[in-house]
Amino acid sequence: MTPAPKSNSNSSDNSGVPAPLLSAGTALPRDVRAALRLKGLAPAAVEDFAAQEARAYEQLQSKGSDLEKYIFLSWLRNTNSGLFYRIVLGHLKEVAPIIYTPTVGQACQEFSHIYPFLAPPSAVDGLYIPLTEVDSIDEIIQNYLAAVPAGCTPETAVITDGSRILGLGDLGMNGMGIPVGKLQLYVAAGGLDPARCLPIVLDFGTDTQKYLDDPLYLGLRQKRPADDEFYAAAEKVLGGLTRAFPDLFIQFEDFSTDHAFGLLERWGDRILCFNDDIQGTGSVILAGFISAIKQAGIPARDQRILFVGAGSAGVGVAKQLVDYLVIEHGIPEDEARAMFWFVDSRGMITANRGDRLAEHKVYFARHDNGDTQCATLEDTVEYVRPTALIGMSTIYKAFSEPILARMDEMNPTARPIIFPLSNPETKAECTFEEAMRCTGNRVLFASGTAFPEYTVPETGEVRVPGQGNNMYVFPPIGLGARLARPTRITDTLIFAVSKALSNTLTADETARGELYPRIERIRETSAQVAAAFIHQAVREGLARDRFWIDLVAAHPAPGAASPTPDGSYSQPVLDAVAARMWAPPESVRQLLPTKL
Ligand SMILES: NC(=O)C1=CN([C@@H]2O[C@H](COP(=O)(O)OP(=O)(O)OC[C@H]3O[C@@H](n4cnc5c(N)ncnc54)[C@H](OP(=O)(O)O)[C@@H]3O)[C@@H](O)[C@H]2O)C=CC1
Ligand SMILES: CC(=O)C(=O)O
Ligand SMILES: [Mg+2]
Repeated sequence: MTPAPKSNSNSSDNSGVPAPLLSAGTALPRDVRAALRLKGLAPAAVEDFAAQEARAYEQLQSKGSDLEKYIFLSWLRNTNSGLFYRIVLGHLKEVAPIIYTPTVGQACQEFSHIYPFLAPPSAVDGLYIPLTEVDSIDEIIQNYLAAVPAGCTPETAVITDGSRILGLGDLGMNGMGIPVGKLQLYVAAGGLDPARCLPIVLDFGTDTQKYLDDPLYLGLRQKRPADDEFYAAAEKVLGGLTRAFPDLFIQFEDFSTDHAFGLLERWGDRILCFNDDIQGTGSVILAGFISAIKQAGIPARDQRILFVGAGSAGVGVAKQLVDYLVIEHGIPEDEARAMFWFVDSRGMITANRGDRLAEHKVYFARHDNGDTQCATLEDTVEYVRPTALIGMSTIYKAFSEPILARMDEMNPTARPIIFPLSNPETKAECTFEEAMRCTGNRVLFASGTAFPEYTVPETGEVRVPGQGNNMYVFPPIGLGARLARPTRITDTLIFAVSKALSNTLTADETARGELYPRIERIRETSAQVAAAFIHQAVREGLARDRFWIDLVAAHPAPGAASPTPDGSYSQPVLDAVAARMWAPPESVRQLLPTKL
């Protein structure tokens, strides 16, 4: 569970072996072993990295379950980060569902049981900040810096308090698996230096009795604090982090919806931060939606969009879609908003439903329903007759086969858009296979967790489901933020990211009706999206890094004159971004210092 050893540092660990060489393992040449007094301490063979990779991959495949694979990969990352990232990058499609959703969800649920017997300072996997210790935040940060190799100043942090981990609920400190997993994608997809990535869990207790009763639970054994105490403690932690690392880019992740909105409201304009579940998800789903409406067969303004789930993710996505309809399609905001309906745990959200709506739901509450209230999703589908059904409800199979079939019947001339976006797979509203079968294969589909491809029985055609997951946008947002150093993340920056991502589809992917680029290309698309982000940051006067300001001025994007962000970038900016992306060393020679 610990992150990569700090392989880019030049300092030594306690053994006297230079830190970069800790990643070399059996590839260390004989003369180097002799110089480091390692002779006889490893098998005689001197391998190249390809042989190491083949062995690691064989060991990975021999594991009997996905959780065992997760544990193996965590161990590999702790012991040899270069090899770990070569495996991840070489087998991304296979490994992403292990280190990320869905397996990371199971790993979080089991976190206290699979936690390795490692202790600092030999393994430092980020910051565990108990509520009881927030006054010691400066000391905690200094302890971290003292424990990791010199020069490993964090540049990117992912912070959770474990209160809403995927769709699995309040997992307390066990949620640490999410920041760790997200940062692995920052490295693999976004080319960030693993030595400068900092996972953080705010261990503020848990309201889940199962964990409080679990004798092996490793977090603080107390219930969560009231709002006042939560925000005061978060303020202390964020204050300490920004004092120590003024340029730190902070991603808020998997906070309960009220705190997700609350933290963004309090901190969004004060520090360089963003909320992945609100803004990242909004951005990635907008990108898929842009592709989907091009293929749906009806004009954008005729879409009737039904959201199932009105939490941070659902509302974040819908607001992003409203912005898009206003900006790109010239639809007045009130009319754009009227294209959306929401269902939550009490049914269709209306202004006269009789309950007090949470603040974040008010904007989308319907006022045009008269006396009609729909208690169930089935009733709401009949009432709304949606063209698009978006699931962010955490309710497994909420899109039952009858509902999917109704989507097909109600849209005989348009292709229905069906996005079951809840994670992990055990919370997904439907599968790709169900959506294909129930709509005569006409569905325009994206899911939060990857589903298998589907072979159309009648034709043998293989259809690839889209993965509408914020993994396509947070790595390039983080990369762009690290390079251009904008003062803050604006809605228009997020909008440019959506446009840029939707532009990355190849002609072949588009022709096949796909809504997202293939995951195997995520590093390439991350560079493209980061380049567009940088252009937009400069355009908005937010960028602070002189190099990028000058480069963009010298090489404007093709769409620089367009009145709204179009997600374009120039080739020199893309080349400069790609050149700065971290990659694991390809040969041990790259690791060897000139003098030992
Ligand atoms: N694909 C992606 O990239 C992402 C996916 N997600 C996923 O989205 C899901 C939701 O996240 P988030 O919004 O933060 O979580 P929340 O818990 O804040 O929201 C869940 C929403 O679902 C509603 N709900 C619960 N039960 C039902 C039901 N039976 N019928 C209809 N609605 C119901 C809740 O209603 P009420 O408000 O009444 O409680 C609430 O509005 C998670 O599974 C998460 O993994 C999140 C971020 C990114
Ligand atoms: C993907 C993600 O961020 C979530 O499900 O919460
Ligand atoms: Mg999340």
